[in-house]
Amino acid sequence: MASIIDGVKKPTFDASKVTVIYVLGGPGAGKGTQCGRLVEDFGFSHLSAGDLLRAEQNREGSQYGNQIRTCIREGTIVPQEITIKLLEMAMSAELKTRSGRGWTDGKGRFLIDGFPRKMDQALTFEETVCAPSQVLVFEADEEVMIRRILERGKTSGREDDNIESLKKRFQTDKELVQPVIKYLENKGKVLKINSNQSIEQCHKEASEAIHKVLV
Ligand SMILES: Nc1ncnc2c1ncn2[C@@H]1O[C@H](COP(=O)(O)OP(=O)(O)OP(=O)(O)O)[C@@H](O)[C@H]1O
Ligand SMILES: O=c1ccn([C@@H]2O[C@H](COP(=O)(O)O)[C@@H](O)[C@H]2O)c(=O)[nH]1
Repeated sequence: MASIIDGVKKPTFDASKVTVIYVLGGPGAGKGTQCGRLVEDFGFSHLSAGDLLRAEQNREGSQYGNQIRTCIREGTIVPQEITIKLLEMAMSAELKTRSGRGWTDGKGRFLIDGFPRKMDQALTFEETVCAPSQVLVFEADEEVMIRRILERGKTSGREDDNIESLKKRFQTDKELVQPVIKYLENKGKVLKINSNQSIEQCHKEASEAIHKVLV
């Protein structure tokens, strides 16, 4: 059976026709929550790398299902080829089906949530897809993130919303994600937002930053 990472090596869309904003932050920092709000404000397409991986994990016939499941449970990073291909496919599909609706400047607007989480992903996406226009990083204290994730875990059904997985996710964040944030910071693209604050306050700060990029 053909694999999702076979075939097309380059995206099927023109990178100059898209605006990409990365949304980063530890587990439970509030990335998904804030992306939901920004979708309402600016008509973004919200692509969560974690959601795309969970969908691929559950897709019948996926040859990556077990590998993805193990990585998610262990808080490790799925090989970049899989995640980037899923993102490219989702972007292409969105560009075809939306064909500009809600994108006032005619460019596809994407919030890419929870990606890149490792340097190889950051470099490959930049080379083969496009560079981000802006990077929002939501920062919360570990105890705040633990409280939020354990609360979410009561109903989320996520295999990694438990304290054992969470400790591993924090470790991955320190070892792999923080160097990516440093790299993006050196490019002057990072805005850090204190996400110990209320959802409203985080949204206000994120929204102001996005305004500057889109106007
Ligand atoms: N600023 C906030 N104040 C209080 N609760 C929040 C805040 N932001 C998010 N939450 C809650 O915390 C939980 C985790 O938020 P969310 O799913 O947005 O985090 P995330 O960063 O996307 O996490 P993950 O990477 O694990 O998917 C949710 O139940 C959400 O309602
Ligand atoms: O680029 C990525 C993004 C995510 N993962 C894996 O998915 C889980 C869950 O991600 P959330 O953003 O919290 O939904 C993450 O811990 C990784 O195991 C990945 O491998 N690569």
